[in-house]
Amino acid sequence: MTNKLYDTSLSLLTDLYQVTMAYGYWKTKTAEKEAVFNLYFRKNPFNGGFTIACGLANVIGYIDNFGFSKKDLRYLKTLVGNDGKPLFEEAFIDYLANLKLTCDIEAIPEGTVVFPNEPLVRVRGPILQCQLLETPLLNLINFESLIATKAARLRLVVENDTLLEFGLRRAQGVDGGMTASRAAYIGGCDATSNVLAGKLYDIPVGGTHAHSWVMSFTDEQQAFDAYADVLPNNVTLLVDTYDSLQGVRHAIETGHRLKQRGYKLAGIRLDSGDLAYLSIEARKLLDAAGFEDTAIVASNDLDETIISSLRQQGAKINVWGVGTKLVTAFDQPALGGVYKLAALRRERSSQPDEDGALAWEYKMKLSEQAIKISTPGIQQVRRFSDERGFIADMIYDSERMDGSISKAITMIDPLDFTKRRRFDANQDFDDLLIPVFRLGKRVYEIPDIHSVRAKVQTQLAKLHPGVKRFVNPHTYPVGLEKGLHELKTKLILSLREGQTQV
Ligand SMILES: Nc1ncnc2c1ncn2[C@@H]1O[C@H](COP(=O)(O)OP(=O)(O)OP(=O)(O)O)[C@@H](O)[C@H]1O
Ligand SMILES: O=P(O)(O)OC[C@H]1O[C@H](OP(=O)(O)OP(=O)(O)O)[C@H](O)[C@@H]1O
Ligand SMILES: O=C(O)c1cccnc1
Repeated sequence: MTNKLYDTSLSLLTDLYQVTMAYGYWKTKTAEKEAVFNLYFRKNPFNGGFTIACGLANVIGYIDNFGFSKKDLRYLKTLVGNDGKPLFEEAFIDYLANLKLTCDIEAIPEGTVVFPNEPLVRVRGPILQCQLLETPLLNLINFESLIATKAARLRLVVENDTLLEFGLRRAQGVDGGMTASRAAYIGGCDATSNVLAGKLYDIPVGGTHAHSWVMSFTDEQQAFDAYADVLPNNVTLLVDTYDSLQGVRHAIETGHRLKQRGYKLAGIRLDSGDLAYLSIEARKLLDAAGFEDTAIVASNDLDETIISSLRQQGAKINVWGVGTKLVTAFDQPALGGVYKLAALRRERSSQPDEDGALAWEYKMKLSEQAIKISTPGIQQVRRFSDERGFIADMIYDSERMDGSISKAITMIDPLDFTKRRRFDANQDFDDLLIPVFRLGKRVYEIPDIHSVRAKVQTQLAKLHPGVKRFVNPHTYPVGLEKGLHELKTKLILSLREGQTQV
């Protein structure tokens, strides 16, 4: 299912500098020059050891609907430069009016566990088009991957308990709420309180009731009984409006009445105070009254650290409602994904270079910080695994390495060239990037959201526990294929010597 919020063209959802550069490419007659860009991030969020790729369905929705409308073009015509004259000439506006995307796009499917420096999306096509896609692709992938990762971390701590996403009211605007609900479900939540997300994305919806319901009656018992009368098949009662344990006793009273009518008290919710103590005491009261199956829901500024602590304290909570800290990715509000030019097709007249790279001029960005030096190439990620799970990922240039499984391959740690690993020809592997668009035509069917969610769990099960630990996680090995490493080193040296290409 695509994201129906984007069933309209959002082609102006880009930074102005992408449009001014597009104009520059058009004006200098380089618009059609074939380029390759890679989208990747440099550091796992939340000081964690992994990231969940998410947002591709929305990228597809965006690209499927790409195209400048008459209104978009009219707006672009109104933009002026410092001298008050139009920024763009009419002929460029006409060019945009007829612009159809013809890019090839490969991507790592949603729900895949990914690591720093791996291309999540690779765009190849006319440089003008690649450029226009930079900002929307980053916007769509960064946030959803961040939230899916947060939800996956929460799922790791709650284990088999129920995890509910309650964030809409505290989310960063409408879209922040909608895409967060989607990504949170993919990452491991069981349901959302967000009804529109339920409808648009086929996510289960659920929830309890608010304090206002209790406050609107003269006493709590009356409020609980009335709620049970109205929705006898959906009774989870919020017990902390006045006194939580007294509230549990009132809920039990209501539960007895429900039982007589053939219904059950599904749960109680605690939303303040010491959730460990209160849940343990509430459990005792419920069990003693014969409500062993009644769930204890907890909410109140929860995150993975507090949940982990509560579980260690022996809290008797089996449903966790998490809002603000999930949908706003409270402790790290952005994933720093970037989109970098990695290759340009050579002019036909160029001579092949000594590496035999006939077609491409490799590009990279230098930086004083090693982590910020981009990797050139038409990148693919090869994930090696065995029966116990994932072993290591190797980034390679799909045009240079023939991709054959008949050869042993050497992988080099990009931060320590002396660290090498050799994989022999019969090592199991998967190449993670798969074709999504070919010459602008979609060649990929978006999987249903439930299978993407299930995939996250099967992926995490293949990851070593050390990589999943929250405190000082083990770094999962991601290296460069030897040839790509050598190419990168050579390019760095030549750039440092003042040349511009290999
Ligand atoms: N046993 C516990 N261990 C660790 N953290 C807890 C525990 N119980 C509750 N918390 C967390 O402590 C934080 C603050 O709770 P605190 O008691 O200060 O506020 P509150 O109970 O909501 O108070 P108020 O009634 O003013 O809303 C919340 O994030 C809550 O999830
Ligand atoms: O704490 P969060 O993780 O963000 O989870 C969502 C919170 O939103 C609600 O509070 P609110 O005070 O808005 O309304 P209420 O009357 O239903 O408690 C709910 O009770 C949770 O505490
Ligand atoms: O259903 C709930 O309990 C709920 C929904 C939204 C926010 N907080 C709680």
